[in-house]
Amino acid sequence: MSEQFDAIVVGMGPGGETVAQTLMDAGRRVAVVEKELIGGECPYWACMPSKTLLRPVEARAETSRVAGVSTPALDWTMIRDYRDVIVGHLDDSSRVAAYRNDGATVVKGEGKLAGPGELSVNGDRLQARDIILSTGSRQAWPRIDGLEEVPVWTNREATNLTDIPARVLLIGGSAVGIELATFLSRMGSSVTMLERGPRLLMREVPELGERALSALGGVDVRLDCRAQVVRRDGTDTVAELDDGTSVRVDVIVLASGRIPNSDLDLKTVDVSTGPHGEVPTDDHCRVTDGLWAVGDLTGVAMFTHTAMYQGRVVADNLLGRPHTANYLGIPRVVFSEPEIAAVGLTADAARRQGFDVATSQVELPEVIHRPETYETKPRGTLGLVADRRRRTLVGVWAIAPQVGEWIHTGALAIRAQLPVDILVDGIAQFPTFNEAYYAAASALRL
Ligand SMILES: Cc1cc2nc3c(=O)[nH]c(=O)nc-3n(C[C@H](O)[C@H](O)[C@H](O)COP(=O)(O)OP(=O)(O)OC[C@H]3O[C@@H](n4cnc5c(N)ncnc54)[C@H](O)[C@@H]3O)c2cc1C
Ligand SMILES: NC(=O)c1ccc[n+]([C@@H]2O[C@H](COP(=O)([O-])OP(=O)(O)OC[C@H]3O[C@@H](n4cnc5c(N)ncnc54)[C@H](O)[C@@H]3O)[C@@H](O)[C@H]2O)c1
Repeated sequence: MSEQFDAIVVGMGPGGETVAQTLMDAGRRVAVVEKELIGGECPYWACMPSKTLLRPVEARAETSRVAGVSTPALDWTMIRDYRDVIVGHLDDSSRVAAYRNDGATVVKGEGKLAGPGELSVNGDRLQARDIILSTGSRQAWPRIDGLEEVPVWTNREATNLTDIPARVLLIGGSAVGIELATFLSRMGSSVTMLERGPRLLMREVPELGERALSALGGVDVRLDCRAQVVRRDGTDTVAELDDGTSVRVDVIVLASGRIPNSDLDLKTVDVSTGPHGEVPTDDHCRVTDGLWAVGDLTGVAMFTHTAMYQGRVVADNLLGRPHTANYLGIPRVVFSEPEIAAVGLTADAARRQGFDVATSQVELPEVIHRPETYETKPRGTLGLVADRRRRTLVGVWAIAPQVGEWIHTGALAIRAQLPVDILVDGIAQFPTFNEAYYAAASALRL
């Protein structure tokens, strides 16, 4: 069989779905190729189940900090049942039917490039003027002796767990690790977390790593530490660590980063992957003539919002609306308790890029009133990084309740290259967390 389409979308996560939907809405003849579930990692095994699982423990923690509210109980069966609803019971049949109903050709199978404008799937050839690669990423497995012989969960098993394990060894101290540690520890697991770097959240400002560590009270966090050997001992798993100690757990959970799914026979179109396995793209998300890539596969910033943004960029370019990707101001939120968020550059990265850097840091209970009206033990920190010469923000970081929402003021300021003077002259609703931008911007003393 050889069929001709306007576009073939390979991989139907958030990035692929955005391109496919927009092209179909514009009347293009689209084939979508997906080897597992239409929707990708995010709705079934990543963002959606993880945030659904975190919300009950967050709500419970919040009540313990509010005057006059009794702390509610957590009911794992009900939490699990709701998670199962959110992940659609891992069944994409209604999504498949909706795409077919909207006119797409849906092919379930693993796609590989077979030359310019050609994709091979299930032994068939599909042809199109444009092919969009959106095959996402998968868990990176650390090199640890014995890891194949013990029970190991990736994000998939961890977000779709049916029982709360009593003892967990989490490997990796970044977004996935911190979110899973928050959930598991507050559901009663005894959690040990290993981070090979000297702090948590290695890509963020050191202050965030330190505060994230305090927020994870109750989790045994080992920094500068790796597992060397793991082995089975009866029904236990024993991990020998390079700090000379060992831990005995029920399961090892990987949170050690992700690698792009770029095993796509790219050589048939003369394309090589980058140093981390990513597919290189230009600023229109084009790989080469008639070939495009979006999402985790591109290695730009492994978030659903980035994948969907790149999907919009590609769809626009294919529909004759030239669109250059602009990656300024992509927010990075860790849904811990309290939330952690950052956008733009750290102070060190800004200096390396040649900015004349000014920084400020404010403790929210000292500068605004929302923290004390929000909870009895008010907390939160906001930090800014500015370019003194242009008088604009280049970075924002914070740890505080609801910062996943109010980080967007900083994200917009960075993206729009808004003068800091406008933040200093701003009028935010009283009493909200957003008011902190006024204090932190003033403290920059530009
Ligand atoms: C635990 C966890 C929590 C997360 N939480 C968040 C969050 O809260 N917010 C956020 O923004 N991001 C979050 N992320 C990141 C987010 O999940 C990804 O950035 C996002 O899913 C990337 O979308 P994508 O379209 O690039 O690819 P994916 O969602 O990975 O989808 C790719 C699809 O391509 C398919 N595929 C792969 N190879 C082929 C092939 N050869 N042929 C056909 N199909 C193929 C796959 O089966 C998959 O369905 C989280 C990640 C993890 C692991
Ligand atoms: N809320 C969100 O938006 C959200 C949530 C989860 C994940 N994500 C995205 O998914 C991607 C993957 O996240 P992640 O946290 O898995 O990866 P990551 O790459 O951000 O961090 C992996 C961490 O594991 C550590 N590590 C690696 N191997 C190790 C080893 N052998 N021993 C000890 N430590 C080790 C690394 O030093 C690093 O700190 C990220 O890009 C992240 O942004 C986003």
